[in-house]
Amino acid sequence: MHMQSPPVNSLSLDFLTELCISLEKLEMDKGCRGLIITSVLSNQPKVFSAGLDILEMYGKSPEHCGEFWKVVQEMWLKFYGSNMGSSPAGGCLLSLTCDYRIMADNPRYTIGLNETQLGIVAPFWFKETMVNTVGHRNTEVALQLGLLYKPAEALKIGLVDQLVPEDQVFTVASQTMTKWLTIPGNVSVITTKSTLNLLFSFQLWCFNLV
Ligand SMILES: CCCCCCC/C=C/C(=O)SCCNC(=O)CCNC(=O)[C@H](O)C(C)(C)COP(=O)(O)OP(=O)(O)OC[C@H]1O[C@@H](n2cnc3c(N)ncnc32)[C@H](O)[C@@H]1OP(=O)(O)O
Repeated sequence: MHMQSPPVNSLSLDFLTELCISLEKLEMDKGCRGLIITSVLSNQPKVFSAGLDILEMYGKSPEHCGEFWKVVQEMWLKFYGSNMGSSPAGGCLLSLTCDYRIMADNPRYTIGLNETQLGIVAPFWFKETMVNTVGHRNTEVALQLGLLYKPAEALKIGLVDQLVPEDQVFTVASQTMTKWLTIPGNVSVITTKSTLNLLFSFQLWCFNLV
C-alpha cells in the first residue's frame, strides 16, 4: 500500500478513514496474506508519516475529536508490515503496529514518540505498544524526553528491525514478507500473535472500562 498524501502523509480524519476502508477491503480479500506499507511522497528525504494531523486536533468540536480518535484507534488495530523514512509520533505508532519494520539507512530520518516535545501526552496504548517493542526502560527514557531516534539508534534499541540502503527498502521488504509467508497456516500465525498480545488486550479492555 502506497501512502501519498502530500506534503508529509499526516494522519487526518479523511486520510485515516480511507486507510481503514482500504485495510478492511484487504482483510476481506482471501488472496491477501500480508501488507507492505510505504510512502511514495516525492520529498527528499522521504517522510513515512508525520503522525497525527495537528490541524485536525486544533480548534475542533469535541464530536469531531471523538470521531478522529475513533479512527486513530481503528488504524492501530489493523496494521501488519511496514517500511519507511521519518516517522514521528503517530507515524511511529503506525509502524509499531507492524510485524516487521525496515528503515532506510539515512541519518536524516528519525523515528520515535516525541509527544512530550509537543507538550502532549502519548496515550496509554501508544506507550504500551512501545513497551512491547523496546522494553520498559527504553520506553521510559524515550517518552519522557520525547526522543526521535536516528536509524542506527533505533536499530540498537529494537525500535526497527533492519536498516537497508534507501533504494533497497521495498525489495528487502518484499523478500522479508515472502519469508514470513512461508510459515504454513494463517490460523497458527494469527493465534500466536493474539497470544503475544493477550495481556495488552486485557489491559486495554480494563482501561476502556474506567
Ligand atoms: C484527539 C486527541 C489527540 C491526542 C494525541 C496524542 C498523540 C499524538 C500523536 C501525534 O502524532 S501528534 C503529531 C506529531 N508530529 C510531529 O511532531 C511531526 C512534526 N513534523 C515534522 O517533524 C516534520 O514536518 C517532518 C515530518 C520530519 C517533515 O519535515 P520536512 O522538513 O520534510 O517538512 P516540513 O517543512 O517540516 O513540513 C511540510 C509541511 O507539512 C506540515 N506538517 C508537518 N507535520 C504535520 C502534522 N503532523 N500535521 C499537519 N501538518 C504537518 C508543515 O506544517 C508544513 O506545512 P506548510 O508550512 O508547508 O504549510
